[in-house]
Amino acid sequence: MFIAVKGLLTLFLQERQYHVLSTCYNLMIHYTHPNRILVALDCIIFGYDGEELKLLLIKRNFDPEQGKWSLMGGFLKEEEDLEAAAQRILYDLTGLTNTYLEQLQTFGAVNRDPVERTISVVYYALVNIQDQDVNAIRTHNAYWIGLNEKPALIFDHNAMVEQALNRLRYKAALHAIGFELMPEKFTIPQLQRVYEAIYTKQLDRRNFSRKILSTDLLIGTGEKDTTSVTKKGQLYRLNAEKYQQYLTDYVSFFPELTLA
Ligand SMILES: O=P(O)(O)OC[C@H]1O[C@@H](O)[C@H](O)[C@@H]1O
Repeated sequence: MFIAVKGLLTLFLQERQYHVLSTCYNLMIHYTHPNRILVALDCIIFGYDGEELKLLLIKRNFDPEQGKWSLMGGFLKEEEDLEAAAQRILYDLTGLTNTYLEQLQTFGAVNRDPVERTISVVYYALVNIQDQDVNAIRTHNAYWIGLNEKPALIFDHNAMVEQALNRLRYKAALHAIGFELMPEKFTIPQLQRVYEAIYTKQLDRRNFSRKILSTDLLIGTGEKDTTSVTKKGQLYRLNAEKYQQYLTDYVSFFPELTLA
């Protein structure tokens, strides 16, 4: 409403007259606070390649901190919502849309970025590595790196990754978000390996299978995994409707794993 009134008034009035009017009618047009504080976004992108849980990191070929490793980030544009900015950054780097993306935390320590006061709003994403745009990744000098081989990152990006991993472990135990890392068709042992990678612990095969099948989250495709050594694994796909329910309902997906 305010924007519409302001728009109409500025159409017909000179800036000076608008100021006089806005003062009379108490229409605020800007804040007088002088500080320049930038808002950036950083994205922690998790992917799973069938073996390991990985992070998409960039080897910086630009300043600041050229030559070092960092998360993918960027500055918030004036006409952009936070979520849209995070999606833009994720799309630029991976070519992916419609991925699991969740705001993690805001990092705002005064000296976190030595160049200028910058507040970073951090998101984490779970992607299926197979769907990525390899060219986009190459263009940005980005690499998938296993969590165990993670290099030191610039600024407070190491702490961001640490927080994201904690959140992922917490969330994956309560909701079925581990499926976000899977390809379209997968076997139960493949799914188990994702959970083992997230929690860095081995899970009992029978218990895992029983638990997963009892959720009704899997739909059998009638196909077998021809890439496995035994070629015996049943291929399943995710029951999307049930999955949505598991995302919104408060359920303990793997209650025992939160304690890990
Ligand atoms: O866009 P780059 O140069 O990576 O980073 C500049 C700032 O924006 C954020 O992403 C970083 O955390 C840093 O504060």
